[in-house]
Amino acid sequence: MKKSPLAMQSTSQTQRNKPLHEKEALVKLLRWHFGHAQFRDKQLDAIQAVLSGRDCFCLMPTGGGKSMCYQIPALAKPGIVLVVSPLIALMENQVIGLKEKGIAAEFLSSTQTMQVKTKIYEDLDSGKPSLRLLYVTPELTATPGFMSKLKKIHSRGLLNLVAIDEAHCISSWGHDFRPSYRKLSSLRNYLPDVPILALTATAAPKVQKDVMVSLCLQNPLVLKSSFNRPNLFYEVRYKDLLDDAYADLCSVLKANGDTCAIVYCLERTTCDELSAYLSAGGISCAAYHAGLNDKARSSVLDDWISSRKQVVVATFFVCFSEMVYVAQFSLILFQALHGIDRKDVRLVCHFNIPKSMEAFYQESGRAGRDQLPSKSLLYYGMDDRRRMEFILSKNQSKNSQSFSTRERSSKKSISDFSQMVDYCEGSGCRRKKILESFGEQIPVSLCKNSCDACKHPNLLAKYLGELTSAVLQKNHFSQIFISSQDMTDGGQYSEFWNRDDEASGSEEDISDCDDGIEVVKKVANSKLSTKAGLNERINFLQHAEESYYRNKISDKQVNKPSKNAVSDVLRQGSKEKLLNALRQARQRLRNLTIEFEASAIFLENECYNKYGKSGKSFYYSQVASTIRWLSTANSIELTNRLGIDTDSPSVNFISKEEPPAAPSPSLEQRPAQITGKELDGSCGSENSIGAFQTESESPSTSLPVIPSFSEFVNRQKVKDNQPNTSCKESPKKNFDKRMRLQ
Ligand SMILES: Nc1ncnc2c1ncn2[C@@H]1O[C@H](COP(=O)(O)OP(=O)(O)OP(=O)(O)O)[C@@H](O)[C@H]1O
Ligand SMILES: [Mg+2]
Repeated sequence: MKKSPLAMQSTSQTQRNKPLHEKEALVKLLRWHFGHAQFRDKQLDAIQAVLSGRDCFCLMPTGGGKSMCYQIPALAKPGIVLVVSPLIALMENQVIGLKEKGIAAEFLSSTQTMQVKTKIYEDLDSGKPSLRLLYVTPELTATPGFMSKLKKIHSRGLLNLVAIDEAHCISSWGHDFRPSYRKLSSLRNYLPDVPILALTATAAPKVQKDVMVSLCLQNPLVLKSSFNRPNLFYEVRYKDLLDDAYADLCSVLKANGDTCAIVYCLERTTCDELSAYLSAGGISCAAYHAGLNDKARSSVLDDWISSRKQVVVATFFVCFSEMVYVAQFSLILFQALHGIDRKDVRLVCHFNIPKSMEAFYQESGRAGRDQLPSKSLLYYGMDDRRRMEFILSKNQSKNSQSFSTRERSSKKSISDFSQMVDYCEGSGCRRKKILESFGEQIPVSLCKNSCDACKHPNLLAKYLGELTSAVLQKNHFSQIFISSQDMTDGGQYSEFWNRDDEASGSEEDISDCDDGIEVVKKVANSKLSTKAGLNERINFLQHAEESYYRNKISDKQVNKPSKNAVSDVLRQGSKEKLLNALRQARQRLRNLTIEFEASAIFLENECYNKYGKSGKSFYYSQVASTIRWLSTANSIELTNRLGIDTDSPSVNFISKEEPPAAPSPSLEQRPAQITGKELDGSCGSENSIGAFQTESESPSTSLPVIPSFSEFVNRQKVKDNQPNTSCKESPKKNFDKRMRLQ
């Protein structure tokens, strides 16, 4: 509903006696149109500066109310304010909000229909535009056609202000550099006497200077507020110390009731998995990323903004050249939740470590925009750290051959990331670390125990100690592929336990409820610590499997149709997922020379052979674990896994289903396939492990039967109770062999 124009008129009358930008008149506008009692912080200074025709650089924290600095000027004078914004979703969100308040605002973008655009242009050409605020993209601003329209409006004295939102995007030193923002440098030439207002929440000193120089601001009023967000509590949790980070996040969300949250992940697959997991746990949740079509995406955003969904699991932005790595994400989608004004976000969770403190600040700043107590929670994992380091170094080497500016910024990105690592791995006040990274020196007392480091320093010290030992242990075990006889509490990389979370977070793949889910969920949510004894875990899983079979048998007895069979369609889908995961692994592991299709088939067979009979719940769980394992495995682990089980029926499957016309080079280069004897537990000669042989040379021996889970565990127990006398059973020998394969 449009608001009565009375407020504007009365203000205009006041203007006759008082200057237009007098505080009292501006506060009236604020109250009338927005219902806020007072200006916050530096808002009034910024508004008064631009109304008096002065350029202004305004640095305010996320959620600080920067928009008001151009919205009030738009209401204080006839004419229009042009707002340059990097995101269509953000423009749309603001325009809808303004229209609801009766303020004439529009945006121009490729998503608008021709009819809407024509209407806007007609209004602008009318000589008496009704529009107050016009939001545009930086790309449009720079086009000659639009610039000539602007000049026309300006020549009529109707262009009051150009506001550049998220102004740090203009600087290649900033974390969100947008090349199209560079084109805004010409604004000053074309519109010399129109004041420019640059707004940002995340500019380091170097970026601030760059923004002001690039936009050719003249004698700007520089306003800087503290970056401190006193209403946010900062916490880091350590994935390597948690049984299951998915379950942990689920319980955090549940503990806070039906809380509004954003969860940021590095990759789409994690978004999907996590979102499915949380939904299965009863949380109102949706994934939001570039893999969704336009309709699905805007429906998720609508649902979230209008509180129909409480949690959105979104991808976060890494950097331009990673677009290929993270599967053609577009910038707009990466940043889609930036600046979107849902005020009651109580939790922002980074499920993977972000690339820089600036990005972290920007994203965590989505929480508590209503100034109420809210939380930033970051799940830190060593694998995530390595992955991000890999991405950033990849970016560096790529860019160094192309653009020198990018090269500069990508080199910087590595050192920026180290601040994030320090934030997670250091023991000092988190708030202090954030603020210091923006050049703000503060006493620790400012934190008022509103970060985990200040609130529970002893606990944090304990965690960090445990993290160090866990990392040392993990590195050790990932170097050495432990044979099944060598299984110990920490031996999570052994043949059966090569997924460190057999019992974790696979619910994404078992969301179509069936009897097995309960069992898997019990396992997933069990309180068994990763540090609990392996035998305890085996017993637990065995018990789960037995009860699963008991239920299955009783189902059969009452002639219930099996809802749980693994169909060919499901298997095909799994193969494709595994193939994708292998392709992603190839991007990470450059020296990987395997045949991808065949390897995907191989891995799927492995999953099917182990759990196909147990039903789709167990089977899916195994596929999901394998996919997750592929995202962290190194080349040797991967080759070992593919090689070790080569004598399983899957080899026949590969050769039957996909007979290679001629051995491909990659297959010829493939490491030796280990013979059936070795798979069977008999070690064979050491030479046979080191030897190389092509697929066509694979022996067509009769293959061993893959044991069921129970059989495997029982056999394991028997072996554990027997002295190792033969070479066949010698853990030492297997261990040595693995070492040689490294
Ligand atoms: N003076 C004020 N009094 C109370 N609330 C205000 C005031 N000014 C702005 N707000 C509210 O603060 C919230 C955040 O405002 P805004 O979206 O402008 O923040 P921002 O600084 O642009 O943040 P970001 O950097 O995240 O884009 C909005 O809900 C807005 O209505
Ligand atoms: Mg904003």
